[in-house]
Amino acid sequence: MKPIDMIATDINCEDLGLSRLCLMENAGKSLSDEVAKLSTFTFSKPVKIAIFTGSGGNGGDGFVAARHLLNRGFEVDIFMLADFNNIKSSDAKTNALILKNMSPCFSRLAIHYIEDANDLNYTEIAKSNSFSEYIIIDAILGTGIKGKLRNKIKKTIEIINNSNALKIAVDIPSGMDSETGEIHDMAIKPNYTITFHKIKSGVKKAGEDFVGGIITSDIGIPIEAEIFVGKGDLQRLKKRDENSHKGNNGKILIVGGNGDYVGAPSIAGLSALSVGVDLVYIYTSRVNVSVIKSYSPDFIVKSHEGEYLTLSALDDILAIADNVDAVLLGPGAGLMNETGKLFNILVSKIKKPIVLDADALKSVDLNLIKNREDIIITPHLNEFKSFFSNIIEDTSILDKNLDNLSYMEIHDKIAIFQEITKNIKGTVVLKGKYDLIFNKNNLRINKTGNPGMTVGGTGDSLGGVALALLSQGLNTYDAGALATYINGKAGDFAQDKYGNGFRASTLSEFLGKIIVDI
Ligand SMILES: NC(=O)C1=CN([C@@H]2O[C@H](COP(=O)(O)OP(=O)(O)OC[C@H]3O[C@@H](n4cnc5c(N)ncnc54)[C@H](O)[C@@H]3O)[C@@H](O)[C@H]2O)[C@@H](O)CC1
Ligand SMILES: [K+]
Repeated sequence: MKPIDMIATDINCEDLGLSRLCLMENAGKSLSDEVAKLSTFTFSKPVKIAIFTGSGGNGGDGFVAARHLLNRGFEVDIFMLADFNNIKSSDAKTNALILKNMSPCFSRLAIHYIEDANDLNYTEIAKSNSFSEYIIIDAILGTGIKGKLRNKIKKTIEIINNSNALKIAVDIPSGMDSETGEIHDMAIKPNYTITFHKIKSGVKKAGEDFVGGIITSDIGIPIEAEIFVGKGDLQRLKKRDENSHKGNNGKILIVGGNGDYVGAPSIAGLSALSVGVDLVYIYTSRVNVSVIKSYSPDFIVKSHEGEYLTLSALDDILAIADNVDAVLLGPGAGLMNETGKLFNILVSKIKKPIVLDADALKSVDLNLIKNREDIIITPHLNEFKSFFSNIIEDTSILDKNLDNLSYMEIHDKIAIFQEITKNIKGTVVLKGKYDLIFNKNNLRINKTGNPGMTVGGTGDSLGGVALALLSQGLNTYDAGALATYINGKAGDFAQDKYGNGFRASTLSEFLGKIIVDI
């Protein structure tokens, strides 16, 4: 797993009611089981254990493991590189305080706070001859490592690496980039790395010389925590850079609207704005301009003569598309065949990420988009069937909703969807009671939202949110999954406030709040 996927999954467990404290307990327990096994294989007599802890969850695993190793009769020394007040992870702090509360201490536990790494030189650990009786557990840094190592950690890593104790890294060797496996400064060179749930991409890429033997321990995370989109996925959003200026946080173009449907592009635009994009261009037909402008002074509305979009708009649209980060085609565009021709040319010529929604889905030829990775299509079930009509034989099982299916039938149904969508490289967001987000052989399911969202326009809002996330740098899979979660959550807040009578245009009221709550 990529670390960001693990971080999101950890947090999404809470949506299932599985606390991260419980995960940490499982991680620390399995860590102590593996250490005990390794100690019996490696040493003839009971050894001492030195656990080096950092300020995050990785350290937390070390505190939990200490407790379990004590119960196995080991003598445990904990070397805290961050003291109690500097522990940032609340779960880690809970477990550090448990050890602190075990005083007067009857267990064979000693806790040392390492103010300065040179303090280590005065501990037994640093004397060259005493290493052989030690196992050193590296619980300093895990998936949360960012930027350059601080000096104290670097010095500690050096001392640990120079020892010939049996060295065990928790989750990831500290100092190693958890995604790429690169070592920017220096890293622990362990004999073993004990990782949780699934091996992290960095550990896998680094190779045995840098991570030693790999042991993967289960910590009770159900597969549904990986599949269901949840608040943990908000961690995928780019943090807004303080000194960013106008345009850095996304410029988008929405092409849609016609004489009858003016609301759709506006709802998409309002939702995109409330997810935080900087500039919203809306290209529509001339009759709509004043109405769309009336929805929001933030919209930059461009248009051409006529009641609906025609090929005469092509050059203008391409010119604007060159200046934005992502384009949404379709909301409220209508089904005139000249509009359809325009969309087919636009998907062929626009080289920016595209969200294809609503009426554009009904007119664009699948073959024109199937090789684009940078495209999200957002059909509901009927649009899905017609878009893939020449691939789908039997559509009956597609109609059954997941609630009434056994897990075997769910796998069969998902397999059919994936059989169909493996024909395109982009991401499919299949809207429904449970939104299904497909990308090649990956699958996410979004459970937020409610029946109140059948009101017209919620799909336009979803398109605008997905467009905004694309413009802010998310890939189509993450943007598609996160957009369904955020849009559905906004619908849940709207239902709380307005009951089932809420309108799609009110979703934008709630979207910003969800983003800022990260
Ligand atoms: N409760 C949970 O969420 C669980 C987390 N797990 C453990 O927790 C780890 C993730 O925890 P966190 O996200 O808190 O992060 P980490 O514990 O990996 O480290 C982040 C901490 O180190 C500090 N830090 C980051 N980069 C640094 C640098 N370059 N120099 C010095 N200090 C630096 C940060 O201030 C932060 O407090 C996983 O690797 C795993 O070991 C597992 O126990 C599974 C359950
Ligand atoms: K570590």
